[in-house]
Amino acid sequence: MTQTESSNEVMIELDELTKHFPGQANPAVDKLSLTVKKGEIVVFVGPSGCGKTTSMELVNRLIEPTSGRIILEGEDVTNSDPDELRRRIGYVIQETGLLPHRTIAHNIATVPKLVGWDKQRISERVDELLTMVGMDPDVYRNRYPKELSGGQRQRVGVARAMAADPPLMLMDEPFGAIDPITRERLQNEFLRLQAQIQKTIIFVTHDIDEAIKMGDRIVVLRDQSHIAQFDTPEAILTNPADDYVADFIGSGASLKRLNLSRIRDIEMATDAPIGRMDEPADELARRLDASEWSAILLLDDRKRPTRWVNAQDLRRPGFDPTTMGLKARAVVEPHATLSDALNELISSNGGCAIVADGDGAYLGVVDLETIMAAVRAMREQHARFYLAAKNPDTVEV
Ligand SMILES: Nc1ncnc2c1ncn2[C@@H]1O[C@H](COP(=O)(O)OP(=O)(O)OP(=O)(O)O)[C@@H](O)[C@H]1O
Repeated sequence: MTQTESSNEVMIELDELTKHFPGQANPAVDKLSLTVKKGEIVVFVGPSGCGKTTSMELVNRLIEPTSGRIILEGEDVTNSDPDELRRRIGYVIQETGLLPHRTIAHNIATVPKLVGWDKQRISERVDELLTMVGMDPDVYRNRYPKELSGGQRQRVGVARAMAADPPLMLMDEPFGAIDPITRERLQNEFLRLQAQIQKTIIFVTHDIDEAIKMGDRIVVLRDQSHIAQFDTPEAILTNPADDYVADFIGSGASLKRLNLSRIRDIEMATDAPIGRMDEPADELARRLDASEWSAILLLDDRKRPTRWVNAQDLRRPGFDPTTMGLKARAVVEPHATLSDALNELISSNGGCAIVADGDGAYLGVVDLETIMAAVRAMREQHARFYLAAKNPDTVEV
């Protein structure tokens, strides 16, 4: 454990956890050690067969470790009663494992019943959870699993795992068997839900894009659950530890990185010349001339971007700001990602994306130079962080 992770911040610690299946030459999981902090989503990502599922099954003792320790909320649970342990750990798997002949309410109520909640409390909790995962209790409470879509079954799987409010949730490829569109919707719903409930979650996937999207931190695994890198998505994308991690991320690392930064977090360009629609053309021309830009952006009386006009437009006799120049497109809000901004600016006619607030009022622009500067800053920040971590005495951060 590092000095910054005090024990009350840690939800679970794995200490040299090992599983050697009988008859196998090598352990499936070999001395896996890591800590997961309270309230974070840690994603295990790695190729097929590297030991992800075995690691999850060790954590909730569906299989017994050959050696090593599991410490949950400060308590060594390596040898405690596995049934009791599983009530403290919600488990969601790809095929949700719902009981086919039981209603949705009955399925969700499994653990609360086991731990002896009364009927009233269970019924209220079932309705609360169905609502939480976006399913109307009156419609779905008494249905059977086969009467639901795959996405709905997966939502019920999540609700069931959360039923008794376990401190830790394990989610093993929970959205793996779902079509890409529903999958993205479930991911987004889940992230919104997580922002409210702040569960501690270990999430398994073999998809690096899903790992980047879902993880506060990512563990990139190689064979036998050996850790290749354990860090934030930003750090892994910006500074992969070695060729294995770089290969696993793939060639689009910088583009993926852009998905993690929002316009509001970077310095946008505020020096683009702007003018009002009702200003005289020669005044606008003077302002454009004094700038390093090839066009000036005209705003309406509510400061909303309308058109880009260049020096030629402004010199034309009978200059009409409502028709001349090019319509101002590519307007993005500050919460948009740099990837959104890049998409917009590539398809825009002015070579930049215009940033406007929720009412459409102009705030600034993002051009290629701004995005490149942001990428450079991220690289430097992570490079300095790593140097400082290695040589705390020599580098100031
Ligand atoms: N019960 C078992 N007996 C023997 N070997 C096993 C057993 N379960 C898993 N293994 C082996 O352990 C290794 C890790 O398997 P595991 O299912 O944990 O990988 P994974 O990373 O989850 O793969 P995937 O992404 O394909 O689900 C594999 O080589 C697998 O063949």
